[in-house]
Amino acid sequence: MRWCTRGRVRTLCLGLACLSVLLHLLLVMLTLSVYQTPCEPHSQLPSETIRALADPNAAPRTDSHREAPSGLRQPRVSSMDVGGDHQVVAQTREESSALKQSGIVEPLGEMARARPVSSPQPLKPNLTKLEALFQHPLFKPPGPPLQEDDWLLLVKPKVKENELESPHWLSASEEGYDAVHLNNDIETYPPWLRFHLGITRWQLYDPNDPNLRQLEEQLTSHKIVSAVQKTGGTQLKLVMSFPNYGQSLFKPMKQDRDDETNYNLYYFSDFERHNAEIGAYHLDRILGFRRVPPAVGRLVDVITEIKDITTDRKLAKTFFNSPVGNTCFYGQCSYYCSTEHAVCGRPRALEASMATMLPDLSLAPRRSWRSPWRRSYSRSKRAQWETEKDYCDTVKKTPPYNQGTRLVDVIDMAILDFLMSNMDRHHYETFEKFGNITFLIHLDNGRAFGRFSKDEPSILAPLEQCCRVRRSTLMKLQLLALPQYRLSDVMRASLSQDPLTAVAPLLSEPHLVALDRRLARVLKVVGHCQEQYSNVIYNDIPDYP
Ligand SMILES: Nc1ncnc2c1ncn2[C@@H]1O[C@H](COP(=O)(O)OP(=O)(O)OP(=O)(O)O)[C@@H](O)[C@H]1O
Ligand SMILES: [Mn+2]
Repeated sequence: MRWCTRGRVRTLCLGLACLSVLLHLLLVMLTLSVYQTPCEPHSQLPSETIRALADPNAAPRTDSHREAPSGLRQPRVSSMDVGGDHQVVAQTREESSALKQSGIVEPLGEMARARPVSSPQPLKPNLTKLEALFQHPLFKPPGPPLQEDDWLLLVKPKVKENELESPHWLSASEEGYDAVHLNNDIETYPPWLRFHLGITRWQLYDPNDPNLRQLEEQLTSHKIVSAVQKTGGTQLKLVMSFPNYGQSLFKPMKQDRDDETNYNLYYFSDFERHNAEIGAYHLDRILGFRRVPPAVGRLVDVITEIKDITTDRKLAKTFFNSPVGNTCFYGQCSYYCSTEHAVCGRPRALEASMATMLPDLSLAPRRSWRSPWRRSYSRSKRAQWETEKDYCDTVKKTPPYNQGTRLVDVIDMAILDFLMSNMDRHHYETFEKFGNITFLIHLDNGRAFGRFSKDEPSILAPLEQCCRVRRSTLMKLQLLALPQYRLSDVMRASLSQDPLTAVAPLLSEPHLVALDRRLARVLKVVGHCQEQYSNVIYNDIPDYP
């Protein structure tokens, strides 16, 4: 009996020993696999988790999903990133040393250091959020696959050798301008031309196209060879030209980042702000619309880059030195072009926005459409939409809002404008070539981001009155309301890539906070609509789960 008990104990001990060896083996394997896992920034959740959080119906990750363009997966390395990635690296080091001091993340720091020098540095958490956002399937290019007539401009398919050398293709170099030699290789074209050639029926640009970075880089650093006033419009703007014949629309800084627009100022006399043009470009891109021309910040030397080179006499005449020795000018226009409202360098460096010019109207004519929800632009009259009950029903019956996506496009525009508090959307434009089946171009965003302490609910009137919204827009907004992609975080990250961030953040924190608050409000309005009506969602992505 005792022998029998002893035997059982021995078997038990042997079993336990085997189990222990097995457990150790398992532990070793697990440890090895952990060390083999590539070093992910610790703030990044597994994409499946993010996707599941963002969309409970999201399909499991497939290989095609993994095929996202490399530009999105890798930190960018363009020289434009002086204010971007260089800063990212510095901040990552600061962050890691701070965390190391706290004793939390030594292993991560060690692993990051152990990686080969050429491997990408971990991204700043918010940049990671931005990259993750752009990798989301909802951010695929809009519209069906492209046909030939979906491109705004087409390159002559084949140019004969003798034509290539003909004067038709050569531009004699004017003073300050490069000689242009165009051949069949689009890759060699200047970035502004490639941007023009990339415009389609559905969007102004492909956010993954490396040309976009080059375009931004040139806008911010290329030599300015010409600066003249842009006629039309109420406030001072200049058209600036570069040696490669690229052009940009220049708007100067008019308001400090923390200033709020005076409450008693009518929207039509509000200042145009350089940071609003830049902010609008980033916000529009974050919403996946791609309907605002790329705009970047630049410190312009008002003497060498405007006064000395301008051929615009009317502009040149308005330059003066302020009492503290700053160089100022005011130009000619119907609002704020006077000594009292001059824009001044410090002493000659002036912050400005540089927006890419769209193709010339002679090449790609555009149509300007008056917004049905346009404000009255009169101090005494109210607009129809403010007084008429069932105004949207009238709009819905009126071409082009009675067909296709035009109504939901205007509602998208209202959402963009509400988020950035732009009350001045009197018109929008389309490319004539595409008729009514195309996206809406949102030019002139200079009166956005004027106020952060107050929201302007009337901007949302199209959504509130029509109770209709694109499904893709709603889903992107829901995504941006999640902590993983928080709108203010991705905006901060996106704007941090602009070179003017080195001077000061383009949007102050209260503006970013306002974005989150306004986003919540848009979602609430959609929720109210859904409580009342069944056909709120316009399903523009029927194939999306
Ligand atoms: N990026 C651009 N490329 C080409 N044309 C542009 C671009 N941005 C604006 N424009 C054109 O320039 C004109 C003036 O610019 P903007 O829209 O900023 O001012 P506006 O609305 O006409 O005037 P204001 O805001 O002063 O009343 C517009 O008619 C618009 O069509
Ligand atoms: Mn305007």
